[in-house]
Amino acid sequence: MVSIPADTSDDDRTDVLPPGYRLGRWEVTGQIGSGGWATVYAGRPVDGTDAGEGEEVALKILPTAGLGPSQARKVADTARREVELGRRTGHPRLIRLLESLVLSDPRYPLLDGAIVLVMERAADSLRTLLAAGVSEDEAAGLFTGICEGLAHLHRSGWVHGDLKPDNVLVMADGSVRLSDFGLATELTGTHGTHGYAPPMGTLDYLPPERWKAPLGEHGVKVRPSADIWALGIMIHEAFAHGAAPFPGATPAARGAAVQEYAEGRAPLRLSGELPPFWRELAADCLAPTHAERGAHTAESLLARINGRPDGTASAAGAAIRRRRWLVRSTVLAAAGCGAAAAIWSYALPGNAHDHPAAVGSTGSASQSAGSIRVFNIEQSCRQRNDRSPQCSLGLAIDPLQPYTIDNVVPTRVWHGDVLPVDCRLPKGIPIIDEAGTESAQWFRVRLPEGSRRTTAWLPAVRTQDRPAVPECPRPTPLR
Ligand SMILES: Nc1ncnc2c1ncn2[C@@H]1O[C@H](COP(=O)(O)OP(=O)(O)OP(=O)(O)O)[C@@H](O)[C@H]1O
Repeated sequence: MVSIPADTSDDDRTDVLPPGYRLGRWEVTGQIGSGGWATVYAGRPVDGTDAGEGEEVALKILPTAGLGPSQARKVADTARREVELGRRTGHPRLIRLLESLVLSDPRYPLLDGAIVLVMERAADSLRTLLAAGVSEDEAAGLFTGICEGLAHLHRSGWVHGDLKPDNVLVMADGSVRLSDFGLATELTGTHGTHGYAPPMGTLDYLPPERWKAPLGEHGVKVRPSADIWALGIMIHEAFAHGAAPFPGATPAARGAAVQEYAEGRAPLRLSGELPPFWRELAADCLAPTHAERGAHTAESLLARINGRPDGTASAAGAAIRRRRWLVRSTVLAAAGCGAAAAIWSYALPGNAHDHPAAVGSTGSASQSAGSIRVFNIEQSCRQRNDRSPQCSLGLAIDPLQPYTIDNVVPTRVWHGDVLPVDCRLPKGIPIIDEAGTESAQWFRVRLPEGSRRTTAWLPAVRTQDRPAVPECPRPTPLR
């Protein structure tokens, strides 16, 4: 946010919470970072209650002490928006708000009365990832997640209003969560096309129309197309090593360049580093007027990312690289397929590892001839029970074809999953696991209801069970 909180530099009272500090049923474990209004701490439940998808939470502290009445009101409004949005629009691509509290502690006068938002904790922000550099496939996965979140927000009648890499969080499993809804605005116009937000935001991500928007009684007019503009800036940054698409040494200078462009006095000059597909996408997001940008919704952009030609090309490229590796090492990768397929599911629409159609131990074994338990030779994976994508294993579509990323179903399996088995194929493509165990046997397993296919194949090296099931008829080669 642009506004600056009250200056407390000549005040030696501490506003830092130490590890172990208790906030309701949570305790602080360390500091994560701070923004213009808030400091975010890592935390965990004191009583061992499960916070949800993991023990760790983020505690966002929004102090109000020492602020003038209008700034204090802004902070309260910010928190109210975050809580309101969290309450009304839950989605796997939006950071989950677990609860909100008020910090009441006279020992910390600067924090007494602060609003505390307890959220699921992310591992990173897109800002950090961009600084380290992302591949095109990684970018595709990230922007798929961002568009999914935005599409949901816009469908639910909200504009994010402060979309930027700092507010795109990435979880330990690589999935994306939009966060920081302090400037989110509910659409209220006659047709739900716009809303009114406080005149704040991050300069580098503001669309041209916001620079001259009149400030009315309820704030400035914002539309979903403002988020699409910010998305265009982020796409550019992702491929241009963090560089903004508009020239200038300061955000204000870049803002002036944005306006020159919007008024037709300068062309859009995107970096040559953007691959053609992303260049076109960024240019559409950065259409100069909100009316032109309106043609590109989060949903339509998501459909384009999912259907992008390079998606197929890069998946094929990965498959080719994988095949080369297979040939070189002669290991017909059971675990390798697991790792490669995790990347594959990451880059695909629907993001299989976020909502894995896992078979699990609840998979229906009715009418199956037996069952097998999945065994992962990687010891570190056997010790985990968080169904991490890195530890997931792929089931083959065709046991007569190389066990590569283009030959596995979206359903993932993990060590310990129990799969219903129909039959055993004594001679499919031979697989050698990482310990050198080789087998050409495969098991035909049932997939959960709702999967696109009803069955898939697990190589026998991926289980230690040898159930007495009938022999499968030789499958008809698919390719
Ligand atoms: N749920 C979370 N999990 C992990 N890190 C988080 C979480 N929420 C925020 N952070 C990190 O904490 C830091 C500050 O958070 P945030 O940007 O939301 O504060 P802010 O004051 O609202 O910022 P801004 O100035 O952009 O409005 C950032 O580095 C952000 O990546």
